[in-house]
Amino acid sequence: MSAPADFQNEIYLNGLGDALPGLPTDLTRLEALAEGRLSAQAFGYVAGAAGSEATARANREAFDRWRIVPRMLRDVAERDLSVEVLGTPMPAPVLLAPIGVQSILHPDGELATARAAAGTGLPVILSTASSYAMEEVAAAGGDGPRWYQLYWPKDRDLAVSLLDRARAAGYTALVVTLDTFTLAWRPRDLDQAYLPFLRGVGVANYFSDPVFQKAVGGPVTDENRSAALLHWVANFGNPSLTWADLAFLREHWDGPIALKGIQHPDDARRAVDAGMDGVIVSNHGGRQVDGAVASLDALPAVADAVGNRIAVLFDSGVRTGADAAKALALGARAVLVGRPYAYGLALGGEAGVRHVLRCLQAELELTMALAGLTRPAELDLDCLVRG
Ligand SMILES: Cc1cc2nc3c(=O)[nH]c(=O)nc-3n(C[C@H](O)[C@H](O)[C@H](O)COP(=O)(O)O)c2cc1C
Ligand SMILES: O=C(O)C(=O)c1ccccc1
Repeated sequence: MSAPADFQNEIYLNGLGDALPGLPTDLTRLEALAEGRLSAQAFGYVAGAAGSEATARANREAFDRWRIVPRMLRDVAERDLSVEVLGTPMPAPVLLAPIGVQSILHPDGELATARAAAGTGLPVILSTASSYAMEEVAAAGGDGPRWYQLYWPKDRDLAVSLLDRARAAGYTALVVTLDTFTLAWRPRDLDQAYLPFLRGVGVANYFSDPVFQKAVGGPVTDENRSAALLHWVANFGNPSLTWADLAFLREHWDGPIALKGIQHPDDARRAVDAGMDGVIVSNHGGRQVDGAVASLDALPAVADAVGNRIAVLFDSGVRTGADAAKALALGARAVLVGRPYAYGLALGGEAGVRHVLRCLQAELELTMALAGLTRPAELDLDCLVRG
């Protein structure tokens, strides 16, 4: 694949081509387009957030309160956006956030996403709630880097089985999502009485799991399907977990572990103390606690608390290259992008996801170069002012 900034020349010279009719390069426009493609229920599930959606809006507004201050005459001819995070080298500090139930967006779901990500070399973080089993997604992604996101179920044997399978399938780092042991009050889904899982979407990793199957009396068939779904609901998350339980994960996962959903600096310190390798500053795209702090506003204090001891990643609200640059300047080692690639998937399958990733990477590289920066490590608070 050509270097990201060459993507710009390619578009000027050849246009986006027939493969992607009408897909805009301003990624903030994808949501409105995806609305026209998806059922009202699927669109509401993806675009929606908790409560009045104030936190989802705050996530975006927080980016507007920071402005980049470009610097001139700094020889930016040679640019290198590559970084290594949790042992994974990547061509740019961008990962695909775990998004469950992707077959509600496109029939190829996570398989298309994994293929698109592998083509760019950006790591994909596969959700426990994926529509295809983790082994199938790994096969689709081939040599592409992949991490596994755990929804930590009540049944400990099931948790261990999921981790063992992820390791065997080549997922190298573990992301443990802490902010979603249960789904929040989400009016769009409540008003439409819509949960994909209750239609059997997003349960592939569970239904294919030997420990899960044993618990429901054998492979899932038409006969035990309702019982299996109820078992899934009862087991999905565990609200009684505490910091002490992290020792269990350390015992059963020998690679790097990052905790996703961290917003308070004291929690970040506890992650360091618990021997974790990273934290992901995230409020789940505003989908969990309505009224919660904008994720970008939580980032500086967490970065400060952690220093260089473990990796700090960021998500919730990244839509453009400039957004990514701001999060990196505020202390993130890399950013996760969520809804934009989900909309790319809805609008164009694998090609749609590839489009989103290439646009984001190219825009980040151009933004940095034009601001006088050649490497992600050069982004710091000196690059920003309050706007
Ligand atoms: C439809 C949807 C499904 C999601 N599923 C998961 C999931 O299975 N696991 C997880 O850790 N986060 C999940 N998330 C949260 C994302 O990983 C990420 O934190 C969030 O989307 C980032 O915000 P953004 O969409 O504004 O980029 C989901 C988000 C969306 C929109
Ligand atoms: O909808 C979500 O935000 C989410 O994280 C999730 C939780 C369970 C299954 C699929 C997605």
